[in-house]
Amino acid sequence: MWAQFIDIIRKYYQDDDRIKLCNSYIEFESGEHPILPLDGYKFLRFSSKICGDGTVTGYIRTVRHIAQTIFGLRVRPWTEAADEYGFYDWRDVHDSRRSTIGDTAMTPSHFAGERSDYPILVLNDKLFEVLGIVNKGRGLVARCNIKSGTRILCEKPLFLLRGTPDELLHCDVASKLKALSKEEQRQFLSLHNNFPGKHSFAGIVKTNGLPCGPGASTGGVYPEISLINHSCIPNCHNAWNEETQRETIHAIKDIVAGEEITISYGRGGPASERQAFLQRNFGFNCQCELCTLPREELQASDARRILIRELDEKAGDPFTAGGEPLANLWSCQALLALLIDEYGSRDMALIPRLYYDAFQIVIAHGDEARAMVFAERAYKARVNCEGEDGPETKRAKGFMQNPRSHLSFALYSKMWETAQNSQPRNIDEDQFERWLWRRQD
Ligand SMILES: C[S@@+](CC[C@H](N)C(=O)[O-])C[C@H]1O[C@@H](n2cnc3c(N)ncnc32)[C@H](O)[C@@H]1O
Repeated sequence: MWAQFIDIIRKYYQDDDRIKLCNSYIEFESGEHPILPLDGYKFLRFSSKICGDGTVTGYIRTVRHIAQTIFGLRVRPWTEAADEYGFYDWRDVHDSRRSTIGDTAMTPSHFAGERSDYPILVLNDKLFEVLGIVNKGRGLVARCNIKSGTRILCEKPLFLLRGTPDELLHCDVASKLKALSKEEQRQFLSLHNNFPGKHSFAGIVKTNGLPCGPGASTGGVYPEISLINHSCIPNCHNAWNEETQRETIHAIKDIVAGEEITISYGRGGPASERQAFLQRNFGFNCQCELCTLPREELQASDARRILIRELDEKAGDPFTAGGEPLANLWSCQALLALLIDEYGSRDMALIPRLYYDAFQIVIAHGDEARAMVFAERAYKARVNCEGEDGPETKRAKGFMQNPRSHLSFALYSKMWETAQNSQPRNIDEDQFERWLWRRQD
């Protein structure tokens, strides 16, 4: 792998005359002249202070990027300015460097024209790579820091299917496979199967299929999205876009390079319920960071999740929404606080739903001013989870611009009637929140 790495570096920089090939190393004539030994066992770090014309930063970034493509998580980037330090002691680094250096530089022309047995990797612009993950098989891992709200993937399914008994499903897949290209067939057949047996195609679909939206009876199987592992506290959200007939994956929190990309295969609630669901439907024991927490921490999370479910039901309770809408509204507010406790800064899909619930409660009593604010918050949270082109995002945007267009406008009463743009101005955040949630306390 080291030889392959060196080979790519040489080809990549073959026209750059600041990169010198020496007998036993490659020298970057920038900053503190970092080197890459031709023998991997001598390598301990590739680093420099930022000095001179500053170009060394770009070299370090590119070399790191190429190295991550080959060595994945074994590459450990660090920045001393951020109080992070290299893995090896300076003394070891100097010793290794002394044993490497000591020969004469060759001209850059040595870079060109040499043949290599190693294929050049395509350095594409994907934000992730596929790597082996402890206890989970393969998975996607971020190649760089990814900001919350970034669209990581937007993929067409290999095919769509309805849930049917295994035998029928197997035959259905067999006929759909015939219509696919050789490459697509290979992609499908290389997917993991947790249900080996007579109906192996059905097993692959059951292991990898994602429903086309919550509760949908149709599901899709994907070349890359189907490689994303599950977490009960995921860093990404998956959504089916009915208009584009594609599944999207968005980061719902800032993700750091090297972190695994995860989605939820679709179940909240306490650990025992989630695990039973994943075992029954996907055939595996969840090993995510939440399910593997120590017992006490898991119990605390379970308690929060039970409460989340109760509050979610109360927020949308149609029996109180007419006569006691404050109860629904306050459940939404309590739910928001609890979601932040449980999920931290993640923009879970529950958040736009919660704001949409709050929107529906106030608009059903004619309160357009608050409805606009809730619709705007629902819209922003949807953009983060599903993108501007998501059908739900567009719907929320429409309500934000014209809350009256909602079917339940003044459905129950006009007791909270306000004009669209009558939100209070010149008050602090706290006061605004109290106004928004109708808190007098
Ligand atoms: C859709 S596939 C994901 C890609 C798969 N890891 C692979 O190697 O192709 C789902 C399978 O990955 C594994 N997996 C996903 N999430 C997991 C988790 N949280 N804990 C343990 N295994 C998991 C299980 O074997 C599961 O059936």
